[in-house]
Amino acid sequence: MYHLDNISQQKGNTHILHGINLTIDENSIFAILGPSGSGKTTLLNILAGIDRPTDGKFLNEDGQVEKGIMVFQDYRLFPHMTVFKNITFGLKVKKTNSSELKQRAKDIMETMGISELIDRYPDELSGGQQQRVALARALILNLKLLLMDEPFSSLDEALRIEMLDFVKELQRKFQLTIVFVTHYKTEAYMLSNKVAILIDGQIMQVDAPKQLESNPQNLAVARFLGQANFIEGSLSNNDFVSPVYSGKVRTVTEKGVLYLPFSGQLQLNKTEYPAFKGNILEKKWMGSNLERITIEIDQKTVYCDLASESVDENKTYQFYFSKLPVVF
Ligand SMILES: Nc1ncnc2c1ncn2[C@@H]1O[C@H](COP(=O)(O)OP(=O)(O)OP(=O)(O)O)[C@@H](O)[C@H]1O
Repeated sequence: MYHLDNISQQKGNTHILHGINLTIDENSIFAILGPSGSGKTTLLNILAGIDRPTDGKFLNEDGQVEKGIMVFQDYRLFPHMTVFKNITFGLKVKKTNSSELKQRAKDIMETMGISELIDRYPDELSGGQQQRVALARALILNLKLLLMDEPFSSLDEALRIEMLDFVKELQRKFQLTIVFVTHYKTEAYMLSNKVAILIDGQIMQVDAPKQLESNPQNLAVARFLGQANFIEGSLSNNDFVSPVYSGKVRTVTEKGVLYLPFSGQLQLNKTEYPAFKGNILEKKWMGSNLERITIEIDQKTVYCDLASESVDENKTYQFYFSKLPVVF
């Protein structure tokens, strides 16, 4: 296990990170997910030893200070060096003998599927190929902890999916611990089964993706994850009053904002529950078998994802809440 022990970072008068505590399992992929400017790169730079924290430590299981090797968003290959020279640069610095260096380069290039690119320069490579070279350059050093800063953000959708699968395969093959940061939640969910949410330099929640979506800890997490309606209302005891919903709620905090996710909460046509009327204003196909429905409920517009063809536009239906809603 790796431990981020109370890591804080301040630059000038700006407090960027506030006492970050995290435990990261070895041989796993751990995602740090947060909006732009939340401190993700700052944190990763500390884990890589590129930057020193104002306070706190990054420790391994034995309590020793740890640092990982970083793969950057823009790959940072040396432009004047061939793929071979880029990949073997670290071994050269370590004065590894030439036959071992060649053998390790051959092995890692085969693993990464880039053997035929050996003599090319970075500007002769596609984004995906550059990323493979950047990964090879890190993995050839036999380090166990790999840090990745927004690794897939510049790739197109198809290549991104391919690289996600490839990185998963690499993780298993080399039993790596990968910590990667992203602002793109689907990427975090697809790659990792444990995700930490970083907002304004603070870890707000650490959970499995499904838990995050169904049980965000606070309004900041819920708003960042998106895909939900947020409806103002007022609370007295456990009764909530708002245009869309009035009644019992699960209260997490007392600000009085109803959290109504687009999926899983509003259900159609079950008359055994207390129901309310909604007028379908619009529906948009979302891919797969889903439509995003715009509903008017008591003069308030809300969105809801339903199976395709469940409702028609300009008609009124009965809805109900499938579970007690959360109010933040
Ligand atoms: N040297 C610095 N001095 C002052 N403020 C800084 C410094 N470096 C970063 N910051 C600020 O710290 C905050 C976090 O920056 P950081 O780059 O870590 O965020 P991020 O989550 O990686 O953002 P992005 O996803 O946009 O890359 C930002 O508001 C940034 O302006």
